[in-house]
Amino acid sequence: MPDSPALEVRGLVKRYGGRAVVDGLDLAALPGQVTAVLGPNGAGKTTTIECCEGLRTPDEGAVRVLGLDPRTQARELRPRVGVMLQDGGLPTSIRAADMLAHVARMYADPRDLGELTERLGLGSFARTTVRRLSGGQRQRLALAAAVVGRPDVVFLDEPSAGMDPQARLAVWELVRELRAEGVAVLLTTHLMDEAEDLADHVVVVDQGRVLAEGSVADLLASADDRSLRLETRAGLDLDGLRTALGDGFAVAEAAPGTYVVSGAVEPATVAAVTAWLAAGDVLATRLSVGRSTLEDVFLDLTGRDLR
Ligand SMILES: Nc1ncnc2c1ncn2[C@@H]1O[C@H](COP(=O)(O)OP(=O)(O)OP(=O)(O)O)[C@@H](O)[C@H]1O
Repeated sequence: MPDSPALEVRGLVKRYGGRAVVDGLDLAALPGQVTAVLGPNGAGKTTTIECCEGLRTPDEGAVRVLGLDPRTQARELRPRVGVMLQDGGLPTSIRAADMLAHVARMYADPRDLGELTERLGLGSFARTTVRRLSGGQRQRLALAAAVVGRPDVVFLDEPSAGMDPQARLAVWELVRELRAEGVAVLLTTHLMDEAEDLADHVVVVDQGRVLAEGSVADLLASADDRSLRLETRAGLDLDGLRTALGDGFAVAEAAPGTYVVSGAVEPATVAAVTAWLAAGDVLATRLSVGRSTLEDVFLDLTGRDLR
């Protein structure tokens, strides 16, 4: 059954000190798809992933990975699951290349180490001990270790955090290849462009619950707002524009000389803006109407307050 989920989480609850940090969360990841879990700091993403990896015990709910319970059937699952932890979780006193070779030996049919080393650029630090690797190098090694055994399911907790743009592109390419090979990839990220580029399915969580999910297109379609961007001279008095547009629109000078009108922008909105400009003898050097981005949708769902 190619379309049965490789990962299924139902009603997951995890409490610390009586507080539910995961609070009735449902999640599914299909083979051959990238599922991205997005959420603010402390939303419960890592806790959820670690429950799926068998590293934490749920207080309530069920987790099945490839139909198995990650806590009680860990031995059967281990060869089929790849895990990249947020803090690396690598042994630190061993050289990078030795570590990868050691992990590869635990699997029946490991990937070609030379090829993996080449594509993730591990060669330049192969002989460096893990302790001395930079943050991004350590991430690359952790990713290599997660995929070297040709797993059916891969958990990647913020895989490209701390990576330079070149390494990030290499990671994205590898993730796409895993998907094409039929692997179920579950990743968390704070990078909206990473989710937009890679994810077949996006799950937005906050306070341990799912707020919204769907394809990127679904999530963008659910955001009916658009925004109008306008460039002209700085420091315009916007009160008249606010009055002309009425309720339902926000108007702000986002940067000196760049103004953003957000709300349900219609042709009449554009006409009202240009009429207001003409009345004030103000020439716009650029005017554009754009759809909401995934970041807009994310901020609308989770709010703008720091966690
Ligand atoms: N072992 C623990 N004991 C107590 N509280 C914990 C423990 N582990 C996690 N928490 C709390 O649970 C909440 C969720 O943490 P989690 O690491 O799952 O968030 P996250 O969504 O992965 O955040 P981030 O984006 O910052 O990585 C946080 O408030 C965290 O402080």
